Amino acid sequence: DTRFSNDAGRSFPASPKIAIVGAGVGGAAVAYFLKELGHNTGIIDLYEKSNAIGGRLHTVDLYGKSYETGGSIIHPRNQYAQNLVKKLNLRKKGREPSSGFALVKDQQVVFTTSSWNVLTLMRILWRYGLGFNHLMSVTNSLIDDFSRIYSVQQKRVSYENPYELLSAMSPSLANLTRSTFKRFLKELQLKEILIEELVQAITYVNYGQNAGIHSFAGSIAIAGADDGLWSIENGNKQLPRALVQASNARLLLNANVESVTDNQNGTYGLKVTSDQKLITRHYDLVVLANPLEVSQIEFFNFTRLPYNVKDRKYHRTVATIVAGVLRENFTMAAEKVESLFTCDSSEFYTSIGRIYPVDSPGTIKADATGEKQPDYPVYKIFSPAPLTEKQLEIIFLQVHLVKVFDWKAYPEYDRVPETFPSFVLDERNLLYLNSIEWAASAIEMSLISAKNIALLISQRIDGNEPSYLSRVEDGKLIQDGDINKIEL
Ligand SMILES: CC(C)=CCC/C(C)=C/CC/C(C)=C/CSC[C@H](N)C(=O)O
Repeated sequence: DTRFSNDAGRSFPASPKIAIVGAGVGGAAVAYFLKELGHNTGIIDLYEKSNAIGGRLHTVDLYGKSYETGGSIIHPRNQYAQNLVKKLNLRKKGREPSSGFALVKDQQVVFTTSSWNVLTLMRILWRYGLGFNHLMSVTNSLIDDFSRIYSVQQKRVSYENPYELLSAMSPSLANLTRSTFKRFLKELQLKEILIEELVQAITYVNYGQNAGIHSFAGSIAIAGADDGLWSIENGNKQLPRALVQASNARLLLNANVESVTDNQNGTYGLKVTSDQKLITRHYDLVVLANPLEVSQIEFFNFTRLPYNVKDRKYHRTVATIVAGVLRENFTMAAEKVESLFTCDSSEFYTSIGRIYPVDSPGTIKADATGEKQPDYPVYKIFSPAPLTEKQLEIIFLQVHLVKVFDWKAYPEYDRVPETFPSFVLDERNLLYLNSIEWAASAIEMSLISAKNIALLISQRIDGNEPSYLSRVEDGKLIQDGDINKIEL
């Protein structure tokens, strides 16, 4: 097999040395899926520059209780997350008290849910017509298409580009990355007011951006407002932790990969700083499981630069976690709503929402010393920039504790039509997990990408030619397969 031979003519080893850079959910899942696919041999080094597993799945402690600060929700139809939680003996977090929301436009509350579901439904119908129901049912049938990926991957089919992977779900789903969500919604004949208020509040809270994002990311954001969303007991970061533990990977924390060099002999050299020492290690295959736009890894000696990050940006979202007392005009006490969303880009916040500890729903009880603390509710405020003291004062009557997380959280989805970096950056063995994020960033998207990367590696180890259902050649999508015809 020459396809996976290197320039020096050496074929890909049966027990390769593999480096995975980034111990977020994606990197951890690559190591896990490799073992699940039966590749127990070789060395897998998992590099993480911080001191913990999890990446953008992260919690913060306030008065001895932990709160989710990064990726916080999973959809009930996300099959990988559902199955992994079962296999790894993790638990779903118990349901929180159901809480409604109010929507703010031009500093006025224009819509509130009610504790009576019927009343909420009537308010939606009154202001937005039947469009929201229609949008949710369209979203559900998009999820039907999306779910085809599970049987495709079960049959060990892999893809070199996210567009090809989306096309295997359905060509129309892939096409959603080629037009704006606004246009898609207009074609569904949704009312302008529904798009500008409710839909835009949802795209803001999930991706910090307006309905000008591409329709695939927009649809995923809408799925992120569905019923039955869930999270993992003790924090979503339990998933990458358990994945690493169940894998064969050797975890290297506080190890910052500074550069990757093409050794021109079929291997790659990684320069890593660890304990203030610079070391170089060599691998047959490298998986980059960190957004390159954020990690700023350098590349040397490649015939062509693997990926130009200059024209792409990650969106800044600041999560401010506050234990305190809201001012009356932010409480909406009459309606018992606990979240406030805005559809205005001019507002200094995008959402203010009551949050509960990751262990069990409830209020703050005691700090680490066991001392009883006052039961201050805890809120998460998302904003495009750090909040000033004055802005906090606008929202809160009393502020007891504040913790701030400044994330480069997800890509800017305003590049329409979107183009995708390849999963195979150098046409050889330098693989990139986060290219999927340019379709949409969500826990399940990382798991699907991780499975695809593990399948690409598996193919190299087994010396098989790639099996396609769809591929892009000269910018054109070629559909040339039927999943049912592919044999194991
Ligand atoms: C094709 C469609 C509409 C859905 C596919 C299923 C899927 C991947 C659903 C995920 C929905 C979801 C949990 C969205 C959250 S967006 C990012 C968010 N802010 C987060 O906390 O991760």
